[in-house]
Amino acid sequence: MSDLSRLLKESWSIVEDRQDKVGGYFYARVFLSNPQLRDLFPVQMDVQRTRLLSAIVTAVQSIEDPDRFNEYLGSLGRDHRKFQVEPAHFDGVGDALVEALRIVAGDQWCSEYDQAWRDAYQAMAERMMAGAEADSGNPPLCHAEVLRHERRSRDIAVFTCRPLQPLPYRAGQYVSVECEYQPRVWRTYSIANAPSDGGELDFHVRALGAGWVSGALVRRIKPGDMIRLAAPMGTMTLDRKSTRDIVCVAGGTGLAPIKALIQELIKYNRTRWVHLFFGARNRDDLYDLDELNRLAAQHPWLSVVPACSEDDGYTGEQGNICDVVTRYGPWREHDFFVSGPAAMVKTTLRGLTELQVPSVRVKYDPYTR
Ligand SMILES: NC(=O)C1=CN([C@@H]2O[C@H](COP(=O)(O)OP(=O)(O)OC[C@H]3O[C@@H](n4cnc5c(N)ncnc54)[C@H](O)[C@@H]3O)[C@@H](O)[C@H]2O)C=CC1
Repeated sequence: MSDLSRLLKESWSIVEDRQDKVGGYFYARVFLSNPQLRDLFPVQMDVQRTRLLSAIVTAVQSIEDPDRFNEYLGSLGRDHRKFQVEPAHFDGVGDALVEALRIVAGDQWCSEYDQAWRDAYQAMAERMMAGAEADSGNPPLCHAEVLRHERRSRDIAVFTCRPLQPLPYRAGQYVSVECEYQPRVWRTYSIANAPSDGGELDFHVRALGAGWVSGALVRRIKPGDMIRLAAPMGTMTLDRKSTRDIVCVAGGTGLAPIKALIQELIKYNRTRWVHLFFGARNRDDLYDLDELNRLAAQHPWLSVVPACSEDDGYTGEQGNICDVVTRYGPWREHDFFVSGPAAMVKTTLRGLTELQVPSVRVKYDPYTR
């Protein structure tokens, strides 16, 4: 581990338990020096704070893997164009971050940590600005009209929209979404279909407790409404050069990007077996199973194994989807795509390590919806 990475991890561990405080100080300081930025952010900042901190943690964890680091921060820079962020805004933000960390860490902070975070922030800001610059030929966000909206269960909806201008993306990527019912509150969702000539985009959304955007996308939006989408992000895409068979592991609406990958494979795949494991709590939450079974009937290379983790009456596979995948192994020669709740992704990655699947063959995205 490099010195920089060690110092970042060591200092982060001091404030980790109080990271909401770091987020609070950080934004207070940023808005004090740049009051005009306040209008771009939602009134309620709690989720935004969590997302900032997740982004910092992801960046710090990937700092020793230049490809991942560059790709992640480049995407974040493209995505932040929706906030009309200018290069000048980056200047004071680094100071605000270091100050927030220093205040929360108190006596345990030292000048070495200060320098490490300044260096890391500089690298992060450069990658974000480069990502934004490379995307400057595209509009920072696009408007899209909702065409269809279908409630698939009490909490889950599948809807389709059409952007007013083309939105180039790759199957497996995700975008930030804002709707008129929750202005300035952006949440990321995966595009659930492969790019198509008509440019339509599908989304799968589950409304969860206080998830305002998800709630509005499930219960309020209707055909004719407009939503806004920012630049596509994410690396969970297909490697066309690989000839290995594929295992897809989807938990709940984490199925969305996997469905897009399968649709992409339908365009060209003749030789790779694709095993899809789709886990949900109960039968109602297997919200796309009919469509998946239809695809499997049409394409002999595709198999679908559904499983329920909290439905004793279900006659198919029982248990967390990670355990079901393990039961069907070994999978040493396969490429993996994993998507779903963070805890499910983590457990699946651990299970695959135990099955000796090399980590380079496992794709997943840091997901902070
Ligand atoms: N909507 C979208 O576009 C996307 C959503 N996601 C994420 O997918 C998740 C979907 O949530 P829900 O549909 O509510 O899923 P859920 O909470 O109902 O879980 C679905 C399945 O995942 C597994 N699972 C859940 N928690 C687990 C744990 N602690 N350990 C092991 N396995 C576990 C189980 O098999 C469970 O049946 C959200 O966290 C969302 O952030 C990920 C990618 C795209």
